[in-house]
Amino acid sequence: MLKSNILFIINPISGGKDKLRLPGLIDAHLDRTKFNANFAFTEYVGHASEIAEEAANKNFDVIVAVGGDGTINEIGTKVMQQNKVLGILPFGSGNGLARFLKIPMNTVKALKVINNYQVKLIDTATFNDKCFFNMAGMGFDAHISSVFAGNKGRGLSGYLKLGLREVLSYKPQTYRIVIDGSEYVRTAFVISVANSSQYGNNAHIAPTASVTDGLLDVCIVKEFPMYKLPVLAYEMLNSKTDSSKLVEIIKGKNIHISRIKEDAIHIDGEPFFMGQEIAVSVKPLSLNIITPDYEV
Ligand SMILES: Nc1ncnc2c1ncn2[C@@H]1O[C@H](COP(=O)(O)OP(=O)(O)OP(=O)(O)O)[C@@H](O)[C@H]1O
Repeated sequence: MLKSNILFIINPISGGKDKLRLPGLIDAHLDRTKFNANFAFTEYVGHASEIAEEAANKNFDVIVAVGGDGTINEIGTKVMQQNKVLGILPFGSGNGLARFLKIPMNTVKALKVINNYQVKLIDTATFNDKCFFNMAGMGFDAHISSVFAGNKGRGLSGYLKLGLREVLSYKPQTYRIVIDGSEYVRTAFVISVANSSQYGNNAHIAPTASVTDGLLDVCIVKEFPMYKLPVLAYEMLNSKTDSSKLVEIIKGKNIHISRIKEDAIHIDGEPFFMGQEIAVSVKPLSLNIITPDYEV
């Protein structure tokens, strides 16, 4: 059998975990009868994307994102453009897409999934000119990721501390949302457009989302009094937001969101700044990705 050339692109800062000894661990567990392995460490924001583009142009068949959803985004965009195969070794703070796909959080077990090499096509989406794979949106979560980006400490506890501080001062905004031709005007705390069901850490904002249905779930988190925050957290952690009084979910293919001002957005948890008008579209079954055997 012809061996595949596989490149592991490792984000050294994602999830706040040390990864210096990771190439050795991968070497010990990767099936050498199937793969020739190479490794690269990213040195700055956007570097994973550059490395992935170069590798896809050369003779790499499989490129593995070693990091979280931001790393997957940079690499997945290039892998998709060049019609190669994406693998994931989850090493992020939240690991939304990896958890949704049921890729094990344990590295040795996740390597077994790569060795098993079941490739599946999943939907991706665009948010104006940017691709996303897991979740993109605006409102409080975008605000939080833009503030978090300026913070030194990563990891879940840093996120939670910052979130609690910011939640008290954040003011919901009014949006005009058109979903496949139907108009909705809503004052929202958050608008999330979901490909998978969760942000990460099993916080499910869109419990019935599928990455193979050709649809996105527009999740509108309504304005609510802060004492109801634990209710929302409970509903997310127990996949109950589809019957929540705090969240409205509308599925669609083409979404247009107009807002009152230019503002922060997030793409797979990474902050950007965009104008008032945002167009979101699904690209059905557009990315080859290695998943476990079982259905997702
Ligand atoms: N060497 C580096 N120094 C600083 N930033 C980097 C470096 N390499 C990659 N990055 C950036 O790190 C960001 C965060 O990566 P990623 O999303 O994978 O981790 P995370 O935020 O900890 O996890 P998750 O998205 O699952 O919560 C990405 O935007 C990526 O561009």
